[in-house]
Amino acid sequence: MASQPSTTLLILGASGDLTSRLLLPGIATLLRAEPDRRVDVVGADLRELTADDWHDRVHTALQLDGVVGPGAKAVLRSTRYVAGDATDPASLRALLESIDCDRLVIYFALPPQVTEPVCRALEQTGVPEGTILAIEKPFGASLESARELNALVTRIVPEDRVFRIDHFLGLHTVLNLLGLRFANRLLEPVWDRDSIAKVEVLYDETVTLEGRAGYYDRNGALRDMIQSHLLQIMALIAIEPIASVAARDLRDAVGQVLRAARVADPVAHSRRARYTAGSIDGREVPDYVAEEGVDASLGTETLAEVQVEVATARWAGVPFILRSGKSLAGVRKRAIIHWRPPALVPEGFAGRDTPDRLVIDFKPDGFELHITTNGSGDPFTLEQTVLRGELGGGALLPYGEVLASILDGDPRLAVRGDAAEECWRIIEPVLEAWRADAVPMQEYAAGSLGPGWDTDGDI
Ligand SMILES: O=P(O)(O)OC[C@H]1O[C@@H](O)[C@H](O)[C@@H](O)[C@@H]1O
Repeated sequence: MASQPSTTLLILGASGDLTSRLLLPGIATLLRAEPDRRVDVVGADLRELTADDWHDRVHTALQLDGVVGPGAKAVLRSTRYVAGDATDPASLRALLESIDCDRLVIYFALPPQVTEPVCRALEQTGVPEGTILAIEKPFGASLESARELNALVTRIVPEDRVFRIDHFLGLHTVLNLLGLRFANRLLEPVWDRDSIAKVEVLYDETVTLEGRAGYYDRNGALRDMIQSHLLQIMALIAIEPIASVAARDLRDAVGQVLRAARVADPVAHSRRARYTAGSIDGREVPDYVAEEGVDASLGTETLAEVQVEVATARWAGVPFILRSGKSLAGVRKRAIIHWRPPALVPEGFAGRDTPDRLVIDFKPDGFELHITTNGSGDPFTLEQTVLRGELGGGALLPYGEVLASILDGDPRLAVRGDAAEECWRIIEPVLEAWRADAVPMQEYAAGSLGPGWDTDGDI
């Protein structure tokens, strides 16, 4: 029997937080769901780690529910750690030459500013045929730098082997946006400007800076969340019907939406804000600018909101509101589709006639359909009824899902180069308006709902 091709996952930045917090647990869920999958893991970073330190880290992460399955045991037997500088071609060449496998995946779990120097080193060393590059967000720091980075990475490997990571594309409910819409007769016919008044994509977090000033303070909520994640979700909501969910069809459709998207009035249609001291669930939170490592002069926002238009026949005139903030009162990670009111509610009905809406929760996975029904008392008094459903979460963590597609060489869950550039193109006018101080920096107390939230309390 032919043996499986051997795959090595080389993690650059292996001693960092992303590797222990997200990548290794992602691999753990993958190996639990697919115990026969074989992958060798090589960790590399500048820092000197002993073989035992590395082994302990991997072991801790792979020990799901206290159990280490056969795939995980194989990883533990073969894994090794190499200290070295991946921006130095000589050191990188030695590292690459020490790996013998059929397929190599090089995962950039690195600070964004190191991505380009490592790519330059890889351009010099060359990579084995078939190598996949998996690159963490943010991809570039502007439209121009994203273009340059795209040109650079595609000199190393072809586009279909560049996996720009967006772990949101591994969230089950994000993928369910497609199933819900395209596999039900009920929704697709009312998924356009004639029926939909507004779409919101919200990602409210209670987490604060969590010691990530080095990265976050240079990026802020607009780049960290809207440019990197929420525009992708918006595109999946807005895509035209697709013939298949194969990588090419899906990514073509996403690209089409992003190309048509823009923030028409960056001043009137954007908001930025920063949290001040407050408390969340009894936990005291300091002012953002008093957090360790924050440079107040950078003027970084911890909450961003933009209104995007998608200039297609399907969506013209429908606002897509994207909003995300840290240190807020509660977790709300959801998309909300607001339908228009019916053309006419028959005379004689009384009561609440709030338009219908579909709330799709990304975490935990679920949905709510808010529809108007005859009331429980007087049958001619209308009220809102909420139909709730749980959506099957996957066996894999989002990083497990994304890693599975990388290891299988299927770029469906990765961001294509043109889409990465479009996301920068969409937000650049907003960044420019903010740099010119045309949009005031608002403040909100940690633990509050955040500025401008005119909720009636029920979404
Ligand atoms: O909800 P999740 O999966 O933790 O994703 C949110 C996180 O996504 C990351 O990409 C951002 O850098 C973080 O700032 C954010 O907190």
